[in-house]
Amino acid sequence: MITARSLVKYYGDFPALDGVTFDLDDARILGVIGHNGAGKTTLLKIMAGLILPTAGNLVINGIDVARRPLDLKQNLGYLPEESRLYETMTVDAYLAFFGEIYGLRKEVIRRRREDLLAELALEPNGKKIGELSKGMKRKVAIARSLMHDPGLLIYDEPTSGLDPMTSRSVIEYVKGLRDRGKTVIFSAHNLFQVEEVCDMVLILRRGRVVAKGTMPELREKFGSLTYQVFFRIGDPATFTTSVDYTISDGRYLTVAHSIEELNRTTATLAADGATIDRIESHYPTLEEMLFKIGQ
Ligand SMILES: Nc1ncnc2c1ncn2[C@@H]1O[C@H](COP(=O)(O)OP(=O)(O)OP(=O)(O)O)[C@@H](O)[C@H]1O
Repeated sequence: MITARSLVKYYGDFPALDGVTFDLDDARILGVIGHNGAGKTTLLKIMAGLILPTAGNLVINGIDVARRPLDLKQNLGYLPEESRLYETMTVDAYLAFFGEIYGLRKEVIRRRREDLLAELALEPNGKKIGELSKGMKRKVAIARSLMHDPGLLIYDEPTSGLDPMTSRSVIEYVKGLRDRGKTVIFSAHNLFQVEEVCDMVLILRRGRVVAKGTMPELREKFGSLTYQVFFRIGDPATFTTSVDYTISDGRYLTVAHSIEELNRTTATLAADGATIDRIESHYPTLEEMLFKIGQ
C-alpha cells in the first residue's frame, strides 16, 4: 500500500511538485502522465528514495520513505528514464554484479538471470552491453531492476524510444508483473499504453494532481460517452437540415452527446433525406483529457 500526502519538491525556489496526494493498493499498475516538465520524474525519484521531498509524507508498505530509504530499496526496482549501463560488461556479468550487490547467492543469481532472460526474450549470446540494440539495453535494465525480485517497480518511461513490437512486449511484461502480485508505477508519454494497462492514472500539471482515478472514473470526470453519426446525402446542392454537421474527407459527420440527442438527430437526418452509414460511440481518450487540461 502506498500513501502519499501533500508531497512538495522545490528545486531552488521552483516548485516541481506542489502538494501531491494519492493512495495505491498493492498489485496495481499506476500510470503517471502529464506534459513535459509536469513533475513525473521528480515524483518517481521521490518514490524510489533517490531524492527527498521538501515537505509531505510518503509511506510505502509501512516504510516512511524519507526516514528509512535503505529498507525501501530492498523491495524496490527502479528504472531511470535513461539508464547508463556498463557498456563493456557482458549481460551475464552485469546481471550477476547487481545480484551480488543485493547479496544473492551464486546459484540464486544464476537462476534469476536465466529466468529473467527467458521471460524478456533476451538472448545476449555473450555480447557486451555496448553491442546491444536500444530495445535490448532497455530490457537488460528491466532485468537488472528485477534481479532481487522486489515487490515494487518504479519505471520512468520504460518504452521510450522502443519500436512498437519491443514496446508492446515490455508492456505485456509489466502486465504480467502485476498479475504476479507486484506493484508497478510507470510514467509514459504513450497514452494508449497507459489507457490499456493501468489500474489507476495520475495526471500531473505543473507539479499538481489535476485528476486521478481509474479510466472509467477519469472518463466520467472529463465528459461521458458521445456518439459520432456518419451519414450520406443525395445532392449536396439541395440538402438542408437543422442538424449541425461537419464534412471531413468527404464524410458527413455529426456528434450527439446523449442517447436522446442521438435519437432526435438520426430521425431528423432521415426526414431530411440523409442515409445513416454508421454510428460510433466514443469515450474521451487520455490524449483528449491532457489536451483539455492544457500545459
Ligand atoms: N535537478 C533539477 N534542478 C532544477 N530543476 C529541475 C531539476 N529536475 C527537474 N527540474 C524541473 O522540475 C520540473 C519537473 O521536472 P520533471 O523532470 O520531474 O518533469 P517530467 O514531467 O518528468 O518531464 P518530462 O516529461 O519532460 O520528462 C521541470 O520544470 C524541470 O525543469
